[in-house]
Amino acid sequence: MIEVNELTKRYGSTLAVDRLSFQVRPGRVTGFLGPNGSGKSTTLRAVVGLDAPTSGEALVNGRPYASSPHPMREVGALLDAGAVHGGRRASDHLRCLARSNGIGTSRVGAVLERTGLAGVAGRRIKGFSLGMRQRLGVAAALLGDPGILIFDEPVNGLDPDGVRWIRDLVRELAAEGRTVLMSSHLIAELALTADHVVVIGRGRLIADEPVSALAERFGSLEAAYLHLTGTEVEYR
Ligand SMILES: Nc1ncnc2c1ncn2[C@@H]1O[C@H](COP(=O)(O)OP(=O)(O)OP(=O)(O)O)[C@@H](O)[C@H]1O
Repeated sequence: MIEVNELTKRYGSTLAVDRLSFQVRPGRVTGFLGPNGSGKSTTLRAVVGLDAPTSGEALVNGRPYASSPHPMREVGALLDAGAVHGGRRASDHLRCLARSNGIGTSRVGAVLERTGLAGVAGRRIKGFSLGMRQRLGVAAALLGDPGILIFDEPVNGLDPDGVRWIRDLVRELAAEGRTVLMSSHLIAELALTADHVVVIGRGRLIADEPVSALAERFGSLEAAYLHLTGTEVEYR
């Protein structure tokens, strides 16, 4: 479970996240929505300890990510699939990550299989397409077999096959009882993938509801999103 309690993050004069509170429960896919600049990535970075909150807290399984003895076994995150060393082979990249995180290297084969990369495991990452890089990022997130998964814009730029693959994967991960939090601007895709959504605007909570309830009230998730965030778009 992920708990965000009164989380506030300031960058100088920019209030990126403003006393935001919500919980993400296991066994379902939770979509994380909001206009550009509304604070989604900042919130996700706070959850995985990459950004220190100005005030409030973000907890995974009841404690800050950074204080977990085996963080990759608790939380797997895909935040920026481009951030890998291109000169390495995919299998070496994963082996290295496993070793430095106290994870048995037997997991490397398992995650390569699950992400469909087994056949290209010996290739250098710099030759990977965007879709392959995305799969490699997912493989890294799954390495520690974590109960919590966080995907920031995982379908961005993917072809229809890749989008479908992510959809099936996150649904499977939730069906296995894991906690899955996924941000996306592709509302139609989230309507197919998510059970529940958290919507934020200008760093504040706007909605925290089942997709079915929002769709029933507004006609569709897209209509709900546009209605709820209509007055929240403003570049700061
Ligand atoms: N490192 C940083 N330094 C200064 N300002 C930042 C930093 N990171 C984010 N911000 C600002 O904080 C606000 C929230 O940004 P954030 O990236 O969290 O939004 P987002 O909802 O993820 O946006 P998008 O959908 O465009 O990715 C924006 O105004 C952004 O410019």
